[in-house]
Amino acid sequence: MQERNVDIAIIGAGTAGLGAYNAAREYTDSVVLIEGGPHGTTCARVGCMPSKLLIAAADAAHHARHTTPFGIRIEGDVQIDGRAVLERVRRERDRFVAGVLQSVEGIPAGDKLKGHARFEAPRSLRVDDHTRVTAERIVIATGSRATYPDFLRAAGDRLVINDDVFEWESLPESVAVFGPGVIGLELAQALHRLGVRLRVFGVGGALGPLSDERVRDYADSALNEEFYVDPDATIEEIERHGDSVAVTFVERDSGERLTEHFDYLLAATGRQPNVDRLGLEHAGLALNDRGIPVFGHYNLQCQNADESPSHIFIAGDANSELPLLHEASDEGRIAGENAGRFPQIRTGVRRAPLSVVFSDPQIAIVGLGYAGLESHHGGCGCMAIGEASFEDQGRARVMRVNKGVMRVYAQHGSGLFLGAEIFGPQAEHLAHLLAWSLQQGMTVTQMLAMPYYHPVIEEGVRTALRNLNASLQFGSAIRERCMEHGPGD
Ligand SMILES: Cc1cc2nc3c(=O)[nH]c(=O)nc-3n(C[C@H](O)[C@H](O)[C@H](O)COP(=O)(O)OP(=O)(O)OC[C@H]3O[C@@H](n4cnc5c(N)ncnc54)[C@H](O)[C@@H]3O)c2cc1C
Ligand SMILES: NC(=O)c1ccc[n+]([C@@H]2O[C@H](COP(=O)([O-])OP(=O)(O)OC[C@H]3O[C@@H](n4cnc5c(N)ncnc54)[C@H](O)[C@@H]3O)[C@@H](O)[C@H]2O)c1
Repeated sequence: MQERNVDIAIIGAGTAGLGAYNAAREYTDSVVLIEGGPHGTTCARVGCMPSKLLIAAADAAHHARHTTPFGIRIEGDVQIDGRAVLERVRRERDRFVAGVLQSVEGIPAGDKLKGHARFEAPRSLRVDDHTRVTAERIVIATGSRATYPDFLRAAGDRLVINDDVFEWESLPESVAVFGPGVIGLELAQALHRLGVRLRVFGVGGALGPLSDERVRDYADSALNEEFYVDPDATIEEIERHGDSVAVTFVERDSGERLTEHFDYLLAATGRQPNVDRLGLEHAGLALNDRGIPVFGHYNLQCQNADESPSHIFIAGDANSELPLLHEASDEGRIAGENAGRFPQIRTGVRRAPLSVVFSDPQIAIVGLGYAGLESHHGGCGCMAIGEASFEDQGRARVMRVNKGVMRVYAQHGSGLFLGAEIFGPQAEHLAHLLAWSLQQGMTVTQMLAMPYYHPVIEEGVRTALRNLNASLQFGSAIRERCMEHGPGD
């Protein structure tokens, strides 16, 4: 067993770990970055990037199939070459991974260690069976992995998770998707558009990250116009059968009991932080009821079991708070800096909450979302709500993407903008404008004083904000839409 003594050990070389390494290196040369799996990050290898590449191919197929309403006819059927689609996904994915690998290669060899780390004591890590690392400070940046309920195991070797999809040689004929969350919706819609027969089964009514019932219900019916999603499915049996998996379920609208065969069962039922195999019982930390270290949102510092501040920090998906790429990157940097400065801890800058689902129409949440805001501002009647539909929105109609609804929230009295839930066209861009306004602490009146070009989808945001201003009782409701602004604003 080799012995290493360092100032800072970082466990996990994903987005958060690499950020932590770069930040910690500003303070000391004595840093080791420990990686147990393949380098390249979850985002580039099996997450954000390959999923967006698959969605891009699916959107191309979708657009090619929907040209006729514009007076443009493509003769014959749109042909999908599944092998070519997946080859491009992997080729482009590999480019993104190569970019990360290049940065990892730039790290001095002595600063990198291969193997799985486990705590033996609060300052001691065992890396596989080859090295013991003693570190003054430690950053946990171990990410997360797909998790699924045991009953899905009945699908045997036909059970797959998101990582497996990008390794398929060609597209299967059919897939049963369990979990209409973020990953499930993105992958299901992409596979559907690429010609894969599928059904999506959920539990308890949840759909993506939506918590505003009005937006959720709209999204539910709009998505169901395209493919089958039952957010509250009744599943009676799952059985491995020949080369397929048989799912027996009660069909949503007909109430019929059906048994259907699928090539694969894709489990997209959530992710769990990789903290369960870290030997945290030896780290001296306070753990919450999910076994995750208790930590500070602003400084990423963990708490010892006796409630004193620890020398251990936790960043990225590992802390399970905001499992998104930009948050992992911010948290890694903050944790690395604080590990470097320890014990002089600083508060890191945290951004306005923002998340986007790359479905079509897209889903976006700005701020805490309806449920989060309700718990802060609800009971006292302190929150006003505005709404706009995209169905008659000018630019959305021009482009035939006029599906969706957005709800915006503000604080009564102050008129401060609090957030939004969107299911609509170009929600990724609308959500950025709104998140930036939220972070600037803008009021609805100030947001309405900003320029809005014509004809753009952002005019839909203005409609929602005007509606919100009226419910704040700060402004008049819209009387004659097209007369006050441009046509279809
Ligand atoms: C399909 C999918 C699509 C996604 N799409 C988006 C998106 O569009 N936008 C977005 O913002 N986010 C998206 N995400 C989420 C995003 O990918 C994650 O939030 C982000 O990658 C987390 O980074 P991380 O550094 O915390 O973890 P990771 O990048 O997973 O890094 C953790 C590292 O720790 C290593 N490790 C674990 N345990 C140990 C140990 N004991 N010892 C040593 N090493 C260890 C792992 O091997 C891994 O390399 C997506 C995720 C998935 C799965
Ligand atoms: N576009 C993006 O930014 C993006 C994309 C993918 C993932 N991510 C990140 O990854 C995280 C994890 O995504 P995810 O989709 O794995 O989790 P999720 O929590 O978003 O979705 C899991 C879904 O599975 C459902 N579910 C749970 N048990 C089930 C069961 N037994 N049967 C059927 N459905 C069941 C849940 O109700 C939920 O709808 C996200 O929260 C997000 O932070 C982000």
